[in-house]
Amino acid sequence: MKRSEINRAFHEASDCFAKQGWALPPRPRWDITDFGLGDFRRCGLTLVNLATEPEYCEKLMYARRGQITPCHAHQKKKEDIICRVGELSLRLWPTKPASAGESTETFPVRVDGEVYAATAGKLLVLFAGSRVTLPPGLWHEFFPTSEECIIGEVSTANDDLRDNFFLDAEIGRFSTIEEDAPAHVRLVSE
Ligand SMILES: O=C(CO)[C@@H](O)[C@H](O)CO
Repeated sequence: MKRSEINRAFHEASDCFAKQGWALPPRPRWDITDFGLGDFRRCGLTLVNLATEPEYCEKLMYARRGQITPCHAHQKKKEDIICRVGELSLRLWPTKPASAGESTETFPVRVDGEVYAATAGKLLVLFAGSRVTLPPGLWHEFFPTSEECIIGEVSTANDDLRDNFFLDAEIGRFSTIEEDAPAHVRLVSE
């Protein structure tokens, strides 16, 4: 991923957080990734790690319309994905899907604490304030269906190096950075 693109993503997310009144802590821990696919607008995510404790983690994330966090699962982490601002769409699968498509299989999932029968691969839309609870092993992808979206994550321990399993074997969690401009921000991976 180009440094100039990381700079742009950092400014866009910062502007949106400021506009929406989401204050960041001093020295925010930024994590901006194109998942190694080189097409950040289509497949990418901007994250700030707010709390990274051995027992729990909290993140604030930002994405724009059309920008997907691709299908993946965690072996250890249980997480709530929360739509903070905008509209967030997710697709969920109870087991590793052959491809990220829809099927007729239904399975229970908790939305705002209530059990709901989700259909594998079918769009689940979260409006601002709502959350979905994803136990370990539940495959998921998500993307804004509003122009931009602020997304929260509250979870058990987070280990981005060892606990992200992507459906697409080409995907890497952290991007290699092409230095085409001076850095406006340093990332957790640097
Ligand atoms: O778990 C999530 C989203 O489900 C993020 O915290 C990861 O960093 C994405 O790889």
